[in-house]
Amino acid sequence: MITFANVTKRYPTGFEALRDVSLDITAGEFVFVTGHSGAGKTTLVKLMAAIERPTSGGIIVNGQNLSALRPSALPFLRRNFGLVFQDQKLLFDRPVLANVLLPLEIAGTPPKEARKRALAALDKVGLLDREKALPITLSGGEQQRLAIARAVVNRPAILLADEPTANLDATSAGQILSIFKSFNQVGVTVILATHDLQWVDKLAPRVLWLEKGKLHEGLPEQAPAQLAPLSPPANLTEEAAS
Ligand SMILES: Nc1ncnc2c1ncn2[C@@H]1O[C@H](COP(=O)(O)OP(=O)(O)OP(=O)(O)O)[C@@H](O)[C@H]1O
Repeated sequence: MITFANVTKRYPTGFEALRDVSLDITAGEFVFVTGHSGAGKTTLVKLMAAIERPTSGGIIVNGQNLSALRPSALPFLRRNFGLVFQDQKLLFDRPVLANVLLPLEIAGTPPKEARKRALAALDKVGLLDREKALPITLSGGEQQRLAIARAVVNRPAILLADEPTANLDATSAGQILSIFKSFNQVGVTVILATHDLQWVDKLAPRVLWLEKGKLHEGLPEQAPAQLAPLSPPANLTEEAAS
């Protein structure tokens, strides 16, 4: 579903954020991309959605070769993805439901069908009873769940998230990860860039470890403890692990 062949990303500053990265992610996988700050996690996920372009190497997403992709084909590529990125702000002056309706309006979905799908997406993230609320009145975890509802409403094949549990307490982070897991269970490929390793042993995802722009399969033996504790509190694991 996503293939990187010897991908290097050098920013205009000359800094090489990724070096000779090769990987294959198949449909239906649940993948954590992790590593220390500055290791290249955000760069990797941005390359997947063609938000950044590689300096060299090849990237194929769902059969589309990104190096040969014309700008006019970008919207078609992006339809594969539900993006939960920190810089993708919610519309704070519009109610919850309107936030989720927006991608459907852009896609030209008929209003009746759009409303049905938006409400179904809100239901999946546990926000159905907040459809009329303004996002400002939601907690951080609820806002993140709203961002996920907006990301999935167009039924993407791939859910790509950058630090989706940043700034959340363990309970909210657990809810967010349960939601990602439930989408994965119905076949959505989930790729999460995160510092938060505490769920790795419970969710048993595939782990891609970045170290100074080099990609490794699986966690190294020592480094993870410096990022976060490996075991979540016992009372918070049930929902995410079930
Ligand atoms: N647009 C840019 N121009 C120049 N350098 C950049 C740019 N974006 C990222 N970098 C650099 O590339 C390196 C990797 O950045 P990236 O954001 O991918 O790392 P990260 O692992 O996501 O870090 P963090 O966990 O702190 O968000 C960093 O040293 C960063 O400063």
